[in-house]
Amino acid sequence: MQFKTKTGIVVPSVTMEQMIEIDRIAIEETGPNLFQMMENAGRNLAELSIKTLSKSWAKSEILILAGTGGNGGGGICAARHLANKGANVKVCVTEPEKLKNVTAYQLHILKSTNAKIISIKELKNEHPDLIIDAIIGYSLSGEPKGKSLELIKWASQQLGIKISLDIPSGINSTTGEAAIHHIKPDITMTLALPKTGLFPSVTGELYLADIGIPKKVYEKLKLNYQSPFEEKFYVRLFQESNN
Ligand SMILES: NC(=O)C1=CN([C@@H]2O[C@H](COP(=O)(O)OP(=O)(O)OC[C@H]3O[C@@H](n4cnc5c(N)ncnc54)[C@H](O)[C@@H]3O)[C@@H](O)[C@H]2O)[C@H](O)CC1
Ligand SMILES: [K+]
Repeated sequence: MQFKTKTGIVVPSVTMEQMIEIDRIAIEETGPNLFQMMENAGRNLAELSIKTLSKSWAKSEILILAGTGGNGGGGICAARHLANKGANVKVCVTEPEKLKNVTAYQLHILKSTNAKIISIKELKNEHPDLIIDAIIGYSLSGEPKGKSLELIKWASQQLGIKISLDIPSGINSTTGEAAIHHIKPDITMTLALPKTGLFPSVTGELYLADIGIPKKVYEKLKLNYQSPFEEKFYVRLFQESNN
């Protein structure tokens, strides 16, 4: 499968292992660091959320479902940007006491906004217009279980628009294999490069977000990369089968 922009730029896709290596090079050698990449991810996700809700965004109910890792951090960052603009934002975290430090810092910043942090048991009272799936990204390991599974199941029964960050939770980013319980998003915003498992059947509309990684990092992995973003910071991607 090939990933192309509207203007025909072909974007290389990567497996989870390759994405982890790109992350490592950026974090350990070239930059940007994890905080900076996550901020770019969350900012782009906030902008796409507003675009998706169009003129009713300021009155819409937006609910972010966040895991404890980098995916959750990107979702919480988007929540802060939306709350800073006066949007009606609620955040539900799987295990607030187990947040990775960069994700915990995003939650710390969120607490200075009017965003409401709700518990899993309070979800039953919620009927959001937009649900952001920031539960699990490319580090899915095995069938979703525990609190992540509870959030995935709840979201699957909701009527609101669903946007998944990076990878729909429960989908294997390399193979596209779907766990028994997984998020079926209307839209997916994947980060930096598309992952090989992001088939149209799992992503809904696919967007690629620029999180600030220099081209040299991709060249270290021998990827044939030309920036697909032009003057923008996120672009629509179209998936075309090779044959
Ligand atoms: N350069 C980039 O692409 C960047 C990506 N970012 C985001 O970070 C995630 C990867 O973050 P990581 O901390 O490695 O893990 P995840 O957040 O994907 O997942 C951990 C999260 O998921 C839960 N979980 C995993 N498997 C299961 C399971 N079987 N059952 C239940 N729960 C599960 C786990 O408990 C954690 O809560 C990437 O996708 C991007 O979104 C960075 O933000 C910036 C750079
Ligand atoms: K996700």
